[in-house]
Formats: sequence, structure tokens, C-alpha cells
Amino acid sequence: MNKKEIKIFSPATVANVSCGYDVLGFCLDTIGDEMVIRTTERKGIFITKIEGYDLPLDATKNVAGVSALAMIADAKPDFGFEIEIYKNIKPGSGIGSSSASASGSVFAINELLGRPYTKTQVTGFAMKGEALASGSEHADNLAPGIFGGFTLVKSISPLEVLQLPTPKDIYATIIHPQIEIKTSDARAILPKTFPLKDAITQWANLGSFVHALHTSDYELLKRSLMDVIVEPHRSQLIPHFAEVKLAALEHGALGASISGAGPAIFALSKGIENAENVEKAMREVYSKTAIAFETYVSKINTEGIREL
Ligand SMILES: Nc1ncnc2c1ncn2[C@@H]1O[C@H](COP(=O)(O)OP(=O)(O)O)[C@@H](O)[C@H]1O
Ligand SMILES: N[C@@H](CCOP(=O)(O)O)C(=O)O
Repeated sequence: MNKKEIKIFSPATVANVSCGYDVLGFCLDTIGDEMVIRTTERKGIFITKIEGYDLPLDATKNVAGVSALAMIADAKPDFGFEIEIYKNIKPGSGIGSSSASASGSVFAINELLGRPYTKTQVTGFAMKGEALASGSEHADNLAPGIFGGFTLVKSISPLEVLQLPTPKDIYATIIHPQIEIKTSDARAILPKTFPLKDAITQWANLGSFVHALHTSDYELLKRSLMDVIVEPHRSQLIPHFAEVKLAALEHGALGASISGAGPAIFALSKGIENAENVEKAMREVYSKTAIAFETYVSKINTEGIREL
């Protein structure tokens, strides 16, 4: 007998990770949404409650509903689902707010259906929801949320996700200035073509970053966390980005860049002490401004979305 209700934690995620625009991501542990999903006799998807932020209850306008509708169109259950969303991740944050909802609903429905779908298939349904928010399909936030740890999306069609190892002593620091940047807008400002020399630099860094994860080579990781493609364009949308990045690097971070489409900025550090020093240094930069902000230090969440 399958369960009729499930409560989950759907974590925030960091996409791009400097050198891996649209393909690399990792999963956070200290911030995420909660969701309750239960079966109902009436067929369909019904978002019955959203707390935290003002988002549409209409399932066709909410990313959680869109991905869930895609899954039930395929599974064709003879019952429906109610979804409650308790949002902690501000929409337009750059730490995968839309992704947490789009993946949380389908993760939970898959559990309630007795797990007929693989993690890759669940990610495929979640992409339908994520596309509503960002204007195009990408899975670099969804994959780390669903698989946990660091992930690389090798291809979106057909969808292929690689799970990468997590070096044991690596921590993330996030600063989230409370301004909103819509992912769709941050995608629209990017040039359509890039100089070949920049592409060469970027794929060399991406390859060496993946190698560094496999070998726990922190020195190489530090030299690979660079972005010559996206960061130069998007950093203009984030007040004090250069100062925050410099402060993080001067206080022990291995690297720092824009988290997803921003405005959040992430740093990776070896050891929690360095990650906390980086947090303090990032806070000092924004404390001198009128912009409200939140910061988080997190281990890498290797489990991903979990049942509560
Ligand atoms: N359940 C949801 N959670 C978050 N955002 C949602 C949700 N449903 C629809 N949206 C819309 O998606 C956009 C936020 O997504 P996005 O710009 O990708 O930000 P983020 O980087 O935080 O994921 C907003 O326009 C928001 O209204
Ligand atoms: N690869 C995407 C990631 C967007 O992440 P989000 O957390 O800002 O939704 C992009 O950079 O556009």
C-alpha cells in the first residue's frame, strides 16, 4: 500500500559554479523549502497553500504545478495530488528557488506513486516546470537537488546527469542581497557568441574542476574556479560584486562567483573555519551599504531532497 502523504525538504542549490554555465551545480543543506504533497480523490494537481512568498496557486502558473502536471500526464494515476509549499528560498535569488519547487513536487509524487521513475526521469519532468521560470530548459539546479552533491548535466536531450564526488572538507558560503534578478532576464543579457579563446579557457577550467573533485585536489580546484564567459556580463547586475568576490578570496575562499543567475554570490572553501571567515568578510562589504542581505554557510548536501 503506497503512502498517501509525504513531507519533504527541497534544498537550495548553486548552479554554474563559475566554470560550468548550465551544466554544473551543487546542493546546499542549510536553506531550502518544505512541501507537503498528498493524494486526493479528484484527479489533477491542486496547489492549496503557499506560505513565505506571494506565488501563483494556479498549477499551470506555478513551477511546482507545471512539473507535476507533466508527470501525471505520463503516469495517468486515477487520483490527484494536493501540494502545500512552505517557501524559504526567495524567488529570483540565484539559489534555485524555482528549481526547489519544480523538483520537490515531482520527487514527492514519484514517492507517492511507489517510485516508478528514475532520478533522471524525475529531473526530466522537473525541467518542464523550471522552463516556466527561466524561459528555457536547463537542469543545473534540478540535478543537484534530486541527485545530491555536485552534478554535471552532460546533455539535456537526451537527459544525462553525472554525479560527481564531493571532497570531504568542502563548504559553501552564500551571500544573498535582497534584490530580485529574474533568471529569464539574466539569460537574455548574455551574448549569443563568444571568442574562441574564452571558450578554450572555460572548457579547460571545467575539465580541471571535475578532475579536482575526483582527486580532492584543492589547489587545482582553486585554479579552476574561474568564469570568463558569463560572470563579466552578469556581474554588472549585482551591486558590489567585485568587492565581495575580492573579500572572499582574501579571506581564504578557493573561489567565488555568481550563484546561478544571481544576485546571490557563492564561495567554496576548504574547511568550515575558512567558510565562516569568508562569510564574515562578505557581510562586512554589504554592511556598509543600504542593501539588506542574508548569508549562509553550508556543507555540501550529498543526499539532495529528503523526506521529513
Ligand atoms: N513555486 C515557485 N517558486 C519560485 N518561483 C516560482 C514558483 N512558481 C513560479 N515562480 C516564478 O519563477 C520566477 C523565479 O524563478 P527564477 O527567476 O528562476 O529565480 P530563482 O533563481 O530563485 O530560481 C518568479 O517569476 C516566480 O514568480
Ligand atoms: N544556469 C542557469 C542557472 C539559473 O539558476 P537560478 O538559481 O538563478 O535559477 C543560469 O545561469 O541561467
